[in-house]
Amino acid sequence: MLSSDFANLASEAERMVTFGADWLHMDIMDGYVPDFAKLFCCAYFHFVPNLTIGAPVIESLRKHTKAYLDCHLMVTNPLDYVDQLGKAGASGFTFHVEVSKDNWQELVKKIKSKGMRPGVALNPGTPIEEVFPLLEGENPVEMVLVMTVEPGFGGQKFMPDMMNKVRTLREKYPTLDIEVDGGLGPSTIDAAAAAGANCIVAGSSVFGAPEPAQVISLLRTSVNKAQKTC
Ligand SMILES: O=C(CO)[C@@H](O)[C@H](O)COP(=O)(O)O
Repeated sequence: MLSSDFANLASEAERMVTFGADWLHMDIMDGYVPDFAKLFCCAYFHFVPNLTIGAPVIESLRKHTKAYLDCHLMVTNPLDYVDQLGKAGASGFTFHVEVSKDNWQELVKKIKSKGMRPGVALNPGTPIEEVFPLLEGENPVEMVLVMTVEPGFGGQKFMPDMMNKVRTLREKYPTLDIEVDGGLGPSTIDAAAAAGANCIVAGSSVFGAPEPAQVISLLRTSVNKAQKTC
């Protein structure tokens, strides 16, 4: 929903569901401190160079839609947001492996205890092996989000090299939900679907289309076709 008109979020959400979206992907970003400020240690490092929405917006949107709210936490301390997003009615809570190596088990337990589905995301520069531990054991995450752009903004160019990560994941975990996010649209969906992605985040390619429903249908058809040939 990062590409939507935030001033009309409820109607934009309803429009996307009407056009055939299964989930609404909600990008929660914590802002960024310029390098010079960090040099003087006078500011706390955040995760991405953009500031978007938080729990109050999720709570308001939940009053207008029953859709699955797939929250992507691009924040330095995801644990700080579990309670408030659970109360707000978030459906999925996907945190970044880069900021949760030491406490992901606690995170997953707490996310589940609040009735949300835990997922883990990784940036383009993070090796896929870093998420393997989070897929093993008694309390694994239930989805992996492979970023196909640097997090922070919509409308960026798809990074095809990230498909190697998707292929590796699909071979190792045949039934896992694998989400791809960034630059997905009619010209890039076939590569993602063929690699094994089955959850597709698409912002600008849908919101910017004259016929968003057609784009959503095309994305779904590509994934369904790829799954049949797997
Ligand atoms: O998390 C992010 C960006 O940080 C993504 O969800 C983008 O918002 C996807 O937008 P498009 O690339 O599809 O326009």
